[in-house]
Amino acid sequence: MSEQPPSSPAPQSDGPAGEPEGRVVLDDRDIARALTRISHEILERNKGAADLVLLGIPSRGVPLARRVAERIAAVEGVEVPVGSLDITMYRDDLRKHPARGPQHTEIPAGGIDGRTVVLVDDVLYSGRTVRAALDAMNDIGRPDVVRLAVLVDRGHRDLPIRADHVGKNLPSARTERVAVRLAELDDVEGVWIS
Ligand SMILES: O=P(O)(O)OC[C@H]1O[C@H](OP(=O)(O)OP(=O)(O)O)[C@H](O)[C@@H]1O
Ligand SMILES: O=c1cc[nH]c(=O)[nH]1
Repeated sequence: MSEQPPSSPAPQSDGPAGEPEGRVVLDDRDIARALTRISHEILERNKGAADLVLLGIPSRGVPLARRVAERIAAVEGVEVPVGSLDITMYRDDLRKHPARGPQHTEIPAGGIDGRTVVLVDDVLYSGRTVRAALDAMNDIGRPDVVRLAVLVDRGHRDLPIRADHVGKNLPSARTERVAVRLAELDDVEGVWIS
């Protein structure tokens, strides 16, 4: 029998979220260190910041992408374009996913054609969000290279998708919930598992 798809989290409101239940796996300083490392990894892999574009997947991938861009600017002195990519209508599990209005897609002025696009998200789980992001990008342009950076990889992939840059590999049970909170959007900052 085939495995069940991951269970859907409860519908989310768009307002700031408070502290989740469970055990803290990353605090604000851990997140800062992980993003600093990821930023250096991206620069090493790309041999600098040339042609880079960071696209955050809403909601929390967007502030994470901005934080990476800030770090790259500090290290390299280059302003990397940052955008956001709404994947809502490209999901293949829309019926199971909590109803949520479309989010914001904002492609930087230079576009993504011929660029190295780094998709940024908070959690990588089944891989269906990233698959949807690849489809969404296909309607926008044709990057030379697409890479993936995530704050947390919790495993349990349904699809052959992997991250190039990972803040923390977090072994988890399918029944567990990983919750990310970021100061830009929420009342607290950290990663919790429950
Ligand atoms: O690999 P997957 O199984 O697709 O899961 C990962 C996605 O799930 C979460 O998004 P969610 O839809 O919960 O919304 P959020 O971005 O507002 O947290 C998370 O932010 C990732 O985008
Ligand atoms: O536990 C999970 C699963 C998917 N997305 C999350 O943010 N957390």
